[in-house]
Amino acid sequence: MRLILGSASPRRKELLAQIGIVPDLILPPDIDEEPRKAELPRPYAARLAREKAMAVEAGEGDLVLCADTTVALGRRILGKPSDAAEAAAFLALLGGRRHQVITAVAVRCGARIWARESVSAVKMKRLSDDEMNGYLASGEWQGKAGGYGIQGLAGAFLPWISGSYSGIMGLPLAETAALLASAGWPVWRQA
Ligand SMILES: Cc1cn([C@H]2C[C@H](O)[C@@H](COP(=O)(O)OP(=O)(O)OP(=O)(O)O)O2)c(=O)[nH]c1=O
Repeated sequence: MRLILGSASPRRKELLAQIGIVPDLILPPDIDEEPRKAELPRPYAARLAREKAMAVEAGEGDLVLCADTTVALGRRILGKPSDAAEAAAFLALLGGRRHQVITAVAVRCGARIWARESVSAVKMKRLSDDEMNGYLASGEWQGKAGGYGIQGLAGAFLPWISGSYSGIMGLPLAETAALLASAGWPVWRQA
């Protein structure tokens, strides 16, 4: 049995390594991440994680692990900003409020799928001009849902979270370990 991490995200590989899991193969999925009309954030994240898991080619008996992280402001989905202006707009929306970060995880073996979502609440301070400009100049907003990464400079903007730190970063480790174990992966035997 091989474990395939279906992800281009370096965070997901690092987080898996944190719990002693090294995938046999990394194959980034290529799917359309456009939300459907009126789609809500949690079902959207869950759908994307499953679609990613279906999109990654695997042999019989292989496990495919995929995830999707979505930042939600109420019913609104904030994806990965396409440029610095969009990142600035997202950070302005998030500042001074609480938002949710949903990471859906899907593990597939053949036609069977095991899936779970982790939902966290995050409070971001309202950013001053210096903070906003400094953060945008760092480039850390690139490739991150909502335009920030808790694990980097943006940690300075987040006084409070409730939920899963690893989930906010992109792969909730407790849920992921449980899903892999359900799917038959020897999570602890290899530790
Ligand atoms: C909110 C937040 C998101 N992120 C990242 C995690 C994800 O990589 C990214 C959300 O995009 P995703 O679409 O979930 O993942 P991805 O495109 O990076 O990789 P792949 O689909 O190939 O697995 O945002 C952080 O690193 N820190 C954070 O605090």
